[in-house]
Amino acid sequence: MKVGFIGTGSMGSLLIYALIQSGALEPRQIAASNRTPSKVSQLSLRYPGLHESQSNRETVIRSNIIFLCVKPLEFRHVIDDILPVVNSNHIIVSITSPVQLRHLESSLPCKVSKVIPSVTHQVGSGASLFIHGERMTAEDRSLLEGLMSHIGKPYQVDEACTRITSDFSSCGPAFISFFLEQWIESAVRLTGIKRADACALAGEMLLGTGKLLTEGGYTPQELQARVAVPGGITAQALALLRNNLDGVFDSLIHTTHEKYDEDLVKLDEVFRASEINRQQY
Ligand SMILES: NC(=O)C1=CN([C@@H]2O[C@H](COP(=O)(O)OP(=O)(O)OC[C@H]3O[C@@H](n4cnc5c(N)ncnc54)[C@H](OP(=O)(O)O)[C@@H]3O)[C@@H](O)[C@H]2O)C=CC1
Ligand SMILES: O=C(O)[C@@H]1CCC=N1
Repeated sequence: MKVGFIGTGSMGSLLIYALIQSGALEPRQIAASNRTPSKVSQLSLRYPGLHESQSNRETVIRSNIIFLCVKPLEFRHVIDDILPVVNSNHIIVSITSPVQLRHLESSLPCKVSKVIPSVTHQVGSGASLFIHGERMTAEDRSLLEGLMSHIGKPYQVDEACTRITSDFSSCGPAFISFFLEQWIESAVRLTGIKRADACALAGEMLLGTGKLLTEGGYTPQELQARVAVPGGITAQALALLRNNLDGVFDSLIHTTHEKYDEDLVKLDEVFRASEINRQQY
């Protein structure tokens, strides 16, 4: 299997790192290209054998599976660029949520899937979300899921649920880290605890909580009930959180969905505009 990456920014380079580190891929199985070539040069120095492509087309020509790791509004440009060298056997994967399967299937003559990864794959953890296109055979699906299963847990989701599922698996690490940052800063300011100690304790706590929710059979409600003895300290603090955060998560979901919808409108325009004279595959 040969795997290509177009875009080696934050997520492209993280996926390359995680897939090599986990043993899923050897560097010689990878080809990569990036708008700013020096980012790929650095990767090829770090992972001898990784092929530093001189163009996005070269990445496609050398690969069976190609991950497009660019931002949503850069997709159209990348697709127009690689189109002449894409054939029906290629599997092209979008890692970004607002680009729809219909955008990809109408503009590419190959198999397509969406795989929304998570920063948690850097440590071989977290969920990756799969939305397969119709041209993906059962074998193609298990090839792609098998690859990603080395660095996270594959979950199949409906395209209509892409945003909310990505909110948890991909945006979630940032949301929870925001919560922890605020808590840690207050702790340092009010109690004098060392920031490093508070960070370490918070991380261990989050890891253990995650295990209780995934392996321990707890729901979030059950965990709260288990810790918060009636009339105790935790129960009092939970009551405060309940009052102060009332409505916050509804607003959070509205915010992520509004931004997604904005991107989707722009993508519909961009894909429609340049498809007027193009054959539909
Ligand atoms: N960060 C995260 O946790 C997650 C991100 N994603 C998605 O991944 C996508 C990429 O995000 P992220 O990696 O953070 O963004 P970055 O900006 O870090 O990376 C994007 C990369 O794409 C490159 N690029 C842009 N245009 C082209 C082109 N025409 N040809 C080749 N390379 C190009 C850029 O090159 P240059 O060096 O010139 O800027 C840059 O290195 C986003 O759509 C995001 O939604 C999905 C899940 C999680
Ligand atoms: O495309 C997305 O929505 C992902 C989730 C986190 C960042 N980008």
